[in-house]
Amino acid sequence: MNREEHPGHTDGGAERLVGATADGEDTAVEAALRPKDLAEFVGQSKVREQLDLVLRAARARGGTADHVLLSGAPGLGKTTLSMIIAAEMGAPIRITSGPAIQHAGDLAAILSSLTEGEVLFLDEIHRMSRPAEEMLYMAMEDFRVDVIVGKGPGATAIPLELPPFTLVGATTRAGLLPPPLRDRFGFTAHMEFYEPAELEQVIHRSARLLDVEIDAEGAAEIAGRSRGTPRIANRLLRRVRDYAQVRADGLITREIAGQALAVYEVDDRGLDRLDRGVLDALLRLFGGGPVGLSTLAVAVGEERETVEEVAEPFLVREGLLARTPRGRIATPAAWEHMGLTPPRQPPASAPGGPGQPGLFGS
Ligand SMILES: Nc1ncnc2c1ncn2[C@@H]1O[C@H](COP(=O)(O)OP(=O)(O)OP(=O)(O)O)[C@@H](O)[C@H]1O
Repeated sequence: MNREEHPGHTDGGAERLVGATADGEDTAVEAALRPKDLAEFVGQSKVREQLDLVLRAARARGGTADHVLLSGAPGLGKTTLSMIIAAEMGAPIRITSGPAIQHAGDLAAILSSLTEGEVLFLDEIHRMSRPAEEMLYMAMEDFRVDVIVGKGPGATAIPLELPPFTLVGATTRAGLLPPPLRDRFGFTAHMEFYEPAELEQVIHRSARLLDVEIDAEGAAEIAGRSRGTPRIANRLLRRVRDYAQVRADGLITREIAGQALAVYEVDDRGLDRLDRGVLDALLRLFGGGPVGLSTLAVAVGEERETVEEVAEPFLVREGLLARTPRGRIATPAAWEHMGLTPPRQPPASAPGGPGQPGLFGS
């Protein structure tokens, strides 16, 4: 198995404790923490059941499994599931990513070296180049590619037969895929964010594998701050373990987890310094909005893109911030979470009544 390097997503994962994309330490530790079969894979019960049927049927036919598309946010287990698919089929796996395939020739080289039944995992499949994508259509459907030899009018297409293989494509949003590509997958699985109880199971399992002592309340405390994402749960567990070793006797309890994550500035809902900075500016400086994205970004001292792509998606998902045509607004839950009192709305007839930014609301 080999994995080619590719640029990450844009959620600031590498620099943030609560970012969902993998950093260097994650990559090193994750191999040891990955569930090896479907039974070990926590949560996603619908996806697991459906995939189990697809794989059992393929095994019973003695054939290769249909192509599988996995869609979902980073860190929810797409790579892990692709490895499980290969393991359940008793097949080897090759791992690459859309951005690593810039030319159709790159893809032809990979496809022509696949062995029968091999699983090809293509992460970030929506970021593949157009010519490569078109080559993939034929490879998926007919297990054949046309290799173009020569240039201009003298160019000839030489057909190359491929052994049957299973493509597992992963994307953060299935909607980004062109329909002809999407339609060539026999099975599409939508991965959801995990419930806190499921993340507790992930944490207990990882703690066992890492030889870390944790009680039920300690696991619940970390799970509640993990933003529905196993990768973040595993990362927070490692940081809390450090704290428990250095400042306590090694056992992770609710109290120790809370103290450790306070040091790392991850609050009880999983918001970090950046998220809280955005909410704080929106509430204190702009009375809860509406305020334009650029103004908000300047107030926080961050780039527009950082606020929009790194902080906002989770704040919106949590129902703390809303994007409206008039600008960003804080919800009542945001005031409550930040421990602040919203300004009282002036009566509708008064100047600066409802509809006006609440900056000077009394
Ligand atoms: N259902 C699960 N049960 C237990 N652990 C899980 C589960 N899903 C993911 N993990 C753990 O979370 C980590 C990240 O998972 P994985 O690399 O598969 O995510 P991903 O969706 O492929 O992320 P990316 O899109 O960034 O590649 C791994 O260490 C894996 O062990």
